[in-house]
Amino acid sequence: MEIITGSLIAITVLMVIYMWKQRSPEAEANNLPPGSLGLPVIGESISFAIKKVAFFKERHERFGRIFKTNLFGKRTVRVYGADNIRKLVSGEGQIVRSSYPTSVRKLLGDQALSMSHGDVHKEKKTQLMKYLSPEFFHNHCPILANTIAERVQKWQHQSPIDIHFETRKLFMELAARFLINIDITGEVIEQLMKELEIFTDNVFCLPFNIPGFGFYKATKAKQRMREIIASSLTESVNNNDTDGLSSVLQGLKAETNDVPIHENYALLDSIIDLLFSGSETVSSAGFSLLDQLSKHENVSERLRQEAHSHGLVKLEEPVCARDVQDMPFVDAVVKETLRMLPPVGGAFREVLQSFELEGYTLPKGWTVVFGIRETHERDSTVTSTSTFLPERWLHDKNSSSSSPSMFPFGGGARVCPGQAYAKMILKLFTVELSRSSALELVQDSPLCFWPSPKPVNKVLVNVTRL
Ligand code: HEM
Repeated sequence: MEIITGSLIAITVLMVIYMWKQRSPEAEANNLPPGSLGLPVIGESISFAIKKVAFFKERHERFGRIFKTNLFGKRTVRVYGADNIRKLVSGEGQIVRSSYPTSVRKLLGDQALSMSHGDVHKEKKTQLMKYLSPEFFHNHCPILANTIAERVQKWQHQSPIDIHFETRKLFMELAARFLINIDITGEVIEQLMKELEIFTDNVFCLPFNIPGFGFYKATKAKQRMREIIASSLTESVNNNDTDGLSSVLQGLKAETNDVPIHENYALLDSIIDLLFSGSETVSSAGFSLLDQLSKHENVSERLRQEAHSHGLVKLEEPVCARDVQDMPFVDAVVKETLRMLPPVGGAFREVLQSFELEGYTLPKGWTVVFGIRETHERDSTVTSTSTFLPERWLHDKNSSSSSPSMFPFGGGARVCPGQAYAKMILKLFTVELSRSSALELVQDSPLCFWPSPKPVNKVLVNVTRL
């Protein structure tokens, strides 16, 4: 009885504190965007957990381009629109700064590039971009192209293939091999994929480490990923393959050399961070690409013609970086895929000083999330936004992802450092697939969009050698 009374008092005190906080001068400003802050503490998180992307859709339909809510314990404004995104990404460090929900910060850890700020952020980003230099592509492109070509050949013998599973496996292997420089394949990569999917699906949640809650599931998945990666690294060391890790991770390893690999959480978590940002995103785009090509034979045929016109006829002759840089239709197909099905649907910022957006006040301390998906869907300068139409980009002078209303890789100081790698891999994949194979959709599925586009059920595609 005493415990129940004590708990009730504690809950009441928490609710009073919360309501008092909600009455802070900023929150009382009567110029807040429309919408509801929901229940004390949990806000509208339960409704969001059930509805996911439909939660945003409903509110944007009701309130327009901007609304307020309370998610993951933070008072939040969600907004879309190219002009609004430009204002937010260019205001990094002045009016806003990158800031993810507590669950993401705790799960990815402070060492993650996206969680860091100031000089540490600059230093980490420079290192990653230096690693993914033109030289990296020059040196690795033939092996990347070869790995993709071999996998496509394998699919030709296994058809029909489950394209979500297979593209995740391929792009995870490529990330492990080229971003981290450890050779993880076969069953181990499948275990890692399974854990990374649990981690990714639950990383945005209320940070309650209680069995059954998303945070608990993601924490457990992270522990298992650490074990899998540590075992693979130990194996490399035992096989005298010690110069293993990519240069982005070498420095960190040297700094922490005296810590046994299984306990070197700084190193293991940096690897998980690279896999999280560099594999789940590219995998989602790779799945969407294959899915769209299997539904648009005319697009595959046009891609084939472009490959042939570049002399890429004999399948045994690998595609190189120079080839794919000069293929406007390949460019257009990748761009259209990232427009229609952006792997990252939105990005989080903390308001550093109150400012106005869409005529409303965004108070200091609140979170603002800009919707990339909604911007591509609703605010685009393009027409027929729900139709896959790569041709629309053929006369576009902008680079293969940027356009005034396209933000698949974000922008400003927080722009994605992996975009050159992602575009290169996706272009190689597009060329290899279209020049060697005919694709036939055998079984389709509706898509879900949280956290990245993926099918609800299996999508099966026949991949036949031409
Ligand atoms: C199609 C693939 C990809 C897409 C669509 C994508 C998208 C994005 C977006 C939208 C952001 C900005 C988030 C923000 O503004 O807060 C971002 C940041 C980031 N991405 Fe990517 N990304 C992709 C691939 C990659 C790859 C391959 C890597 C690793 C090599 C990577 C590493 C990162 C990192 C570390 C950040 C944080 C940057 C910072 O905070 O300064 N991404 N990505």
